[in-house]
Amino acid sequence: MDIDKKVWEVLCSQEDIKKRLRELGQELSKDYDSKKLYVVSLLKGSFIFTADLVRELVIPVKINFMTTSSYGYGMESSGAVEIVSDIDEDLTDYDILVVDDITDSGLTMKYVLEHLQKKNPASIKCCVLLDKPERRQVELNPDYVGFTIPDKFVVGYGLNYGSYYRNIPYVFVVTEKDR
Ligand SMILES: O=P(O)(O)OC[C@H]1O[C@H](OP(=O)(O)OP(=O)(O)O)[C@H](O)[C@@H]1O
Ligand code: HPA
Repeated sequence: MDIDKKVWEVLCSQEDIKKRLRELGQELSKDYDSKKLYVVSLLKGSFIFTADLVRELVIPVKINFMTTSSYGYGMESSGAVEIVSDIDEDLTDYDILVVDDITDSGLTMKYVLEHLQKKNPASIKCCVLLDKPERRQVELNPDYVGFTIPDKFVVGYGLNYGSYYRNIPYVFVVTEKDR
């Protein structure tokens, strides 16, 4: 990517994210109090969100990771969700919360929820930092949402563009520079 030809516009600042994660942490700690919370984080994109979110929880939690892939290199989903690595633990009777950085078409989350449902959890819900409802291709309403965002390709805070920029500590939109 030729970043010189792009404009970066901050969508969610570090302060916005910190504040919202504190609120989500409180809400989840209340909702999952006296339940068997088991967070399933979807790599690679959700590694930063998950790490920050679970540190806002004040209840016991197990944390595990699945790797899924659908976007490859570019800005468009291939439409085919692949589970690159699965959960190898018995999930029977756990209250699963699937955590991801973004729900765009909804294909990844729907696929993962259906997949994990077969493992007999007590309950299964999902939490995403960013929700882009305008892009939805399947019916899916995330149970916990950090920010609802417009139909723009976003990068940073775990989200990549051409495999780069996951380490940027805020979420930004990349657009073409006007000539
Ligand atoms: O709602 P969808 O249209 O399915 O898009 C959301 C998914 O796409 C991205 O993952 P990607 O497949 O690019 O892999 P990554 O986590 O390694 O970035 C993102 O992290 C979500 O998991
Ligand atoms: O807007 C996005 N940015 C980065 N990765 C993504 N995967 C789905 N949507 C996006």
